[in-house]
Amino acid sequence: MSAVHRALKTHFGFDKFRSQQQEDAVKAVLKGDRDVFVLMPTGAGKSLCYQLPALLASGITLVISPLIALIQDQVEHLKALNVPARSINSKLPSAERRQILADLESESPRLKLLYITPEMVASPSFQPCLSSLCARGLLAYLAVDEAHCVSQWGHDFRPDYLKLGDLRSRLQGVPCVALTATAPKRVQEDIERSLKLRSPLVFTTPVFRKNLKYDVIFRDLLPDPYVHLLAFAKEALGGNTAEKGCGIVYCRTRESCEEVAHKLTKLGIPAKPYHAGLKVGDRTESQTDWMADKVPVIVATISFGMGVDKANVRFVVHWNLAKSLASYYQESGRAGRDGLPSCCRIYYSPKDRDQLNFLIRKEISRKQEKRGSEKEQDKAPLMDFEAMVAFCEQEGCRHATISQFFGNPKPNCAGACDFCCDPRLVRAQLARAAALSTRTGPAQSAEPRGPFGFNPELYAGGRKGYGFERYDEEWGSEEDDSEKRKKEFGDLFRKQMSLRRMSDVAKETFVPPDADCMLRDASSQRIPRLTVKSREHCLSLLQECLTNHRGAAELSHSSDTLDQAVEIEHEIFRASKSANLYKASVLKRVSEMKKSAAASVAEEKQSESNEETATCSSSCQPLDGFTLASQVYSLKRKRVGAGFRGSSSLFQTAGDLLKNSQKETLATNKTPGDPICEEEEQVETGKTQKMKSDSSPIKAKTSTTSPLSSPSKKLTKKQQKLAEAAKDMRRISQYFGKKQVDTPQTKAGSVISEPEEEGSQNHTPLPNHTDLITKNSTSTDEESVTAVLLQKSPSAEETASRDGTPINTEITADRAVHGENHESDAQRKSPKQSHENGSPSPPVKRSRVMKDTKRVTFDPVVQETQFDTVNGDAAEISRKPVTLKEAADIVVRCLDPFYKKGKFATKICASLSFRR
Ligand SMILES: Nc1ncnc2c1ncn2[C@@H]1O[C@H](COP(=O)(O)OP(=O)(O)OP(=O)(O)O)[C@@H](O)[C@H]1O
Repeated sequence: MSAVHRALKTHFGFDKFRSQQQEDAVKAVLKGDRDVFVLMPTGAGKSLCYQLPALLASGITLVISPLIALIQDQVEHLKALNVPARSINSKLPSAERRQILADLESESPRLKLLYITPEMVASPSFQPCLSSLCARGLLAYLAVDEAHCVSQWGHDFRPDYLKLGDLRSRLQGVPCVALTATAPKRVQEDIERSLKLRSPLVFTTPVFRKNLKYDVIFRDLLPDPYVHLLAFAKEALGGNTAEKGCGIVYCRTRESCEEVAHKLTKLGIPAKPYHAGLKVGDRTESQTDWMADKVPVIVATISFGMGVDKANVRFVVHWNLAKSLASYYQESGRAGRDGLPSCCRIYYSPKDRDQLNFLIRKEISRKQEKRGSEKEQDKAPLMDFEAMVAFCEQEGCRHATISQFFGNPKPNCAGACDFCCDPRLVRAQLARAAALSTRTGPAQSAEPRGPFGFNPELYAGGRKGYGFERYDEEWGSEEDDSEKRKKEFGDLFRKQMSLRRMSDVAKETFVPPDADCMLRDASSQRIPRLTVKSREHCLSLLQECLTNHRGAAELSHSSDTLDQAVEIEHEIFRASKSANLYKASVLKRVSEMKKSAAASVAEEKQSESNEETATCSSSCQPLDGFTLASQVYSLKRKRVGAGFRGSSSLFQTAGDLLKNSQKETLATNKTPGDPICEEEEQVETGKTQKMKSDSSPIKAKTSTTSPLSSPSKKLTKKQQKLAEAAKDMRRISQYFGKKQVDTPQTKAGSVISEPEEEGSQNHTPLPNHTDLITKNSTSTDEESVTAVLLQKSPSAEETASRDGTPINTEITADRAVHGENHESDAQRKSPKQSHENGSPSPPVKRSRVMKDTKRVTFDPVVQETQFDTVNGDAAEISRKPVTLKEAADIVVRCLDPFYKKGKFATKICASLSFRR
């Protein structure tokens, strides 16, 4: 046995080389007189081609790899084999880093393989170490993994890989090993040139893998694609046989990952999603379960799979098209690494093709904009994509297409693709697809079509989340903004059209700011293609965020928020280099502000709950089993969180906002005969002295004249918008008011009983299962502001959501008027019960009395544990339930200008309860 074979066995446990190419490559690297280029398919054992020589040579092998995750994977694998391998990367704890550097600086380092990213190897901090290793002749080899990243013609070009050319120049005399699985001829030449490989020895195995069966299914022709996928997955996994296998389904978006995983699981094959939108724990769990064969199918974005080396992958499905044939070959190549028959299928859809085409063009356009010029290489992604499309739409051997793409001779497919299996079926499918596109074509052909039948209409107002992962990341936290996207698309489309006509991209002329433009440096054209309009839009976003948290009632302070927004916007403007970075920073800031506001509210709830409990016990009469709302929540304004640089402004709650709008209602809408006003007046007259004395300084402040009612002040657009929102708030309160008036059950002194409250007596509200809801009385500033603490039954809720059954929700609008305080002995009755039985409910533990209160409960599992009294003499009235949908409709309709789309409704339905 040769030394090489012995080392192979000792260090890696392999009896023989995987292939002749692998053995030859290892021996050539060991010889060390030439650079080596290893071009082998995924899973062919390329890593061994430098790892084994590294162990046999004296000195250290520097391995360049593009991803830290990939590096960690490799290092862990080698550590497990007792191979002295380490990595220096930004995630490394400093102690470990020092240890590694100390070893590298020692006379004879123990380390044999040092993995490093191209960024790190070029970083100034690493240079002394590198120079020292070079000077002492301690570098055995330079290995460049995933070498195709160096080529701008490649599908995964990484600019930092270009720096490796300089590195190579510095490492004169150190043999270089470049490795890749996916390099068409052009890319190979690029790699050789960029890495300055000197007439390298090239070791290549044909890309053809006879154990992989390729086929393409036109998704749009299927009656139910999910059922089709299920049948395919079942068959590929071995039907009902006990043989264990697993599969990967690649999707482009997070949404599709979730959906496909859900459908498959529902239909009978457990599947887990994997994408960047998942919490790290969930993502890891998905991967671990799949790796451990606990879950047979993983439905993932393309971020999954790099470095995943699982032998028994029986199928790889592309639910969405890959962006290039090279990517597709690499991704599909994760199947059948054990050499057993495995399937690679694409569920092809022309619509999907058009979308991807659009995104690729958009990406190219973005790059060109950033660079300010066009390059020949810009065409590469489109050409690669074109090859991918041709692969799907062709009448021919799929393996032959792949081999040709990589410059290999045509292989003997022997029925390992759908076309070679049965060309008639493929032709029939193509004919049906063509017929379908002719039928649907005219409806979509209003706009000019590109080379791939690209129809821009499909993307007008395109949904967020379409595209590569990064599109998802960039805009994931923002609301849909179809108008903005339409405009964006329009711009892009025009540019694309002019590009195709080989004309220059029209330069956007700068539109100067209006005289009353609030922006600082408004006339600056420092950032190309950042318009004043865009900046103003961003300014309004920031101001909206600030104002939303402060509340509409603080319109008198809207100039503060505007000033603050102007400052923040300007700071971002100054720090940004491009329009996209600017926009991303604004969105990031907005999201930070939202997060910090939410965090501070939660914190304050907790601290104020404690604080109020302590102080209120002396001044308030304890309720039997309930805590006064004021004990759990106060309407002290919230301090702005960390997201607001240099700001100590106070926020206002939704309750404040509602209160102000309601006050305005009274001021402007109170007309004789108006049932709502009459009711409110009735309530007002019943107010006690206690309520008056309850008026806090905050309330006094919130009752100050709103600028909305000040005609002297010219309203800004923002103020007008807020005014509208306040009116809409009023409409909501009117709606509920009307409901109350309409309901025949409205009786003074009615008592509400809720059976589940019996248990709630012992419930201590937990922060994570409680929702604090602020509420404003409907009339004057002397009304007390109350809050309801709702405690949800987590199990019931979770069960409901797990089952996919909607939580049975209802709204009960309760209003207590002129009742007496029977805290200890009054009874409560469920509105439903009362309604159905028409008879008094059985005795209950306690009752509560309220004055002028309306309670909206959306969730029957929510247990109301704490109430306040507005007046000592009040009793409750049961109300006719309002459906959740009804309430949500009103909320959405009325608050749309203020809150975006369904989010408000969701939030409000999940956690809010208004009382008045
Ligand atoms: N001589 C060998 N005998 C048996 N197994 C081997 C041999 N060489 C490598 N392998 C195994 O083959 C698998 C794939 O190896 P490796 O990860 O190096 O492939 P690769 O070509 O680098 O793939 P990728 O392109 O995905 O990085 C690994 O599990 C490795 O342990």
